[in-house]
Order: sequence, then structure tokens, then C-alpha cells
Amino acid sequence: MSTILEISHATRRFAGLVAVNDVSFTLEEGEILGIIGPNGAGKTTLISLISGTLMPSSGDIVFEGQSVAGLPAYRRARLGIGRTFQIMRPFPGLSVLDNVAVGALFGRNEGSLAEARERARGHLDFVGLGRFASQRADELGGPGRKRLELAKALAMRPKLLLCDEVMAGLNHVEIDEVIGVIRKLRDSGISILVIEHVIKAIKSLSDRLLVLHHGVKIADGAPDAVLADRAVIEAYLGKRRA
Ligand SMILES: Nc1ncnc2c1ncn2[C@@H]1O[C@H](COP(=O)(O)OP(=O)(O)OP(=O)(O)O)[C@@H](O)[C@H]1O
Repeated sequence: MSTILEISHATRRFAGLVAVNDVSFTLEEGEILGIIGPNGAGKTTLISLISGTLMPSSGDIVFEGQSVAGLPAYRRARLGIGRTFQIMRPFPGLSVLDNVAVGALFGRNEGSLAEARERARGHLDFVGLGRFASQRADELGGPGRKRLELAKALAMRPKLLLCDEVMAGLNHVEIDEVIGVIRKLRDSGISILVIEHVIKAIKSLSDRLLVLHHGVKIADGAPDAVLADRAVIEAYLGKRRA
């Protein structure tokens, strides 16, 4: 296995607040890394630093051996960094298929709209949305929108996929289905970083877990060991329950 992503001393400040504080870790090719932490721990900020929607105040982000810390998001997408968004905003009025086709025109793709649509159809089938292709995207329910977010990210043909709470608000059956989709993605060769609040789901999905608390990395290792760590229990569940 080789390292696809290396974060070195990444820090992001917002005025007086340090949302991500001197965080370092690596992600190996083909690995699923789960990131957990209480609300406001800095998880989404960290993903934004990697995808390029936010720039680090200091520190470096190296993707496939190249520093990307100073590149805008679209350049990182072209290199193969794809992400989903916690708040889903499908293009209103566009069909489910065309929402994904738009993604297929960006990222590491070339070609016509017709080709983009054809690829989009494949991605919709992959996430189980094939039969909704011609429906308006803003008419999809919550679980459908989560799958659409995944299909849109996939359409950019990422080598690294950053998933921001793609299981939030789903029931057990829907969570198992999304876990199945993410595992299939990994099996297709994509390295994956997942932020999730549903501990049971992220534990079974992740090869490794990293815990953030007040912007600081407090644990990084095998899921069972990390979840049994006293500092993690105190941070994540609150001292009273530790
Ligand atoms: N654009 C911004 N401007 C100012 N403060 C911000 C901004 N974005 C995030 N923050 C702050 O940075 C901290 C980390 O936020 P972030 O959204 O990364 O946490 P999170 O772990 O993803 O939380 P949640 O689990 O609630 O989504 C929070 O205190 C948040 O209020």
C-alpha cells in the first residue's frame, strides 16, 4: 500500500477560534478512514481543507506526492479529490440524471454532454438511484438525496472520496445500503475518508478511526482500540459517562 494523502500540521483559524489545530495523519491507498468527534470538533473544516473549499492557515496537504494546499477546489477535483456536502443542494429543476451529469463534466473527465449523461446513468445505477433518473432532483426524499450526493461525487471520478455525513438522518436499512455502496467504491479502488456521527456504522465501515476534539487529533488507530480509549470516551460522550 502507498500513501495517497498526507496531512502535516494542518491548522485553520477563524478569527479567534482554531477549528483545526495542528492535525497530522496519512491515508493509505484503498483505505477507509473514519473521522469522528463531537459537534464543532472540526471535522467538516478538515474535509474542506482537503477538498480546497477552505485554505489552511498553516500546514501542508500532500495528495499523491504533490502539495495541493495552495490549489483551488476545482484543481484538486481534477487531480482526483472528490467530496460530498453535508447540506445537499441539488440543482433545482434539473433531473436526477442531469445533476450527476454536471458532476461528470467536471473532475477528471472530458467529453460531450451525451457522454456525461451516459456515465451519469452508470453512477446512478451504482448508488441504486437508476430508476429515479428522470425525476426532478429536488423532489427526492432525504435518503435519495444522500445517494445523489454520492453519485455526484463519483461522477468526478475521484481517486480519493471525502464523505461528509452521508448517513445522517437515514434508518438502519438505509445506513446498511449506504455502507454497502461505500464498500463497493473502495473495492473499485477509491480511497475513502468518512465523517459520521453514527458510531456503530462508522466502526463497522472503517479500517481506521481518527478522533478530533476541539480541533485537535486525540486518537488515531484501529476502531476497537480507539473507541475503548478513555480520552475518546470522555471527549465524545462527555465526562459523566466515561
Ligand atoms: N466559516 C466559518 N467561520 C467561523 N467559524 C467557523 C466556520 N466554519 C466552522 N466554524 C467553526 O469551527 C468549529 C468547527 O466546525 P466544523 O463544522 O468543522 O465542526 P464539525 O466537527 O464538522 O461539527 P458538526 O459535527 O456539528 O458538523 C466550530 O466551532 C464552528 O462554529
